[in-house]
Amino acid sequence: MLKITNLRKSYRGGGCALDGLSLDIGAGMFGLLGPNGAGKSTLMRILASLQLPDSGDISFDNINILDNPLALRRRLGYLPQSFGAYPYIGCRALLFHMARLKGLPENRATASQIDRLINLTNLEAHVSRPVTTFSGGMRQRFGIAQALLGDPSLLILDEPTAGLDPEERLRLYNLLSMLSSDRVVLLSTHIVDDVEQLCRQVAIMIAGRIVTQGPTETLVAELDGQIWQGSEPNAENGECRLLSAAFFRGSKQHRYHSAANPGATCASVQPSLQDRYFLELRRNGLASSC
Ligand SMILES: Nc1ncnc2c1ncn2[C@@H]1O[C@H](COP(=O)(O)OP(=O)(O)OP(=O)(O)O)[C@@H](O)[C@H]1O
Repeated sequence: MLKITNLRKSYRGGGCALDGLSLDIGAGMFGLLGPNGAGKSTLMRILASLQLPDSGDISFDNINILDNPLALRRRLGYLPQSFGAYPYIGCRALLFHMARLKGLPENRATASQIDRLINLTNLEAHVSRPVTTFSGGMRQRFGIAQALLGDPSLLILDEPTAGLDPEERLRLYNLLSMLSSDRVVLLSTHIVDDVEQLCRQVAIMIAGRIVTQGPTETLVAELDGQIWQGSEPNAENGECRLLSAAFFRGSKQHRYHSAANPGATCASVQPSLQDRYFLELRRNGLASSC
């Protein structure tokens, strides 16, 4: 449905944000995972037709997005990494305003759509409160509600769970998985747990390129029998890479990628998407974040 071909974007005075990126994305929830500066937000903004690439092609359901951004916008919902809101307008009134900006007719159908979205995002108790007074989680739920105006078939979410507490995160997970059944949902994040819990398909992006992609289950299963964990550090070599050294319940655990057991204190453990992500970072010359 969404086809991205050889996309390039450089910023003046900055480096290359997208370096010939190509992706094919079907219906359902697709996770785009990458470290800070990988180019995820640049890609999201280009897909949302807010920014132009230097070269490349993008089509959605055979609409060329770059030639025909208005046709896309009618079918697009976008939740940016951060967004502003008017300070004195209540949540429901702001949704009406945004519906108008999105070109929805001012009629009863739009009003009942807005009420449905308020209900879906659990904001009924706050319809008159300005969004600027919302907590982080409520704000993100409002962001999802505005993105869903017009029932878009392409939903682009840039770091939707950043800063949320575990309960709000779970609430958002449930909402997102419900929404992904009949549309393309592209979730961009550096939070591996979000992708592992929500997305059947994932791509890992580093320095403006996709370094691997496929079903989440397959990317993880490819590491079966190759992940080892131990409390003592072991020497790295060409065969053995340290993926992470992180505390778990107060004790430090080292996780390695290796074809054979890297040390006497290590045991074979189930691989996770985080292991795959850290391995791709290491393979591409980046240290893991812990
Ligand atoms: N307006 C800009 N001007 C110059 N360079 C920019 C601009 N926006 C982004 N960049 C650079 O492009 C690269 C990709 O940035 P981008 O924000 O797209 O990455 P990201 O993966 O979304 O990062 P993060 O997870 O930190 O938001 C970075 O090197 C960044 O410094």
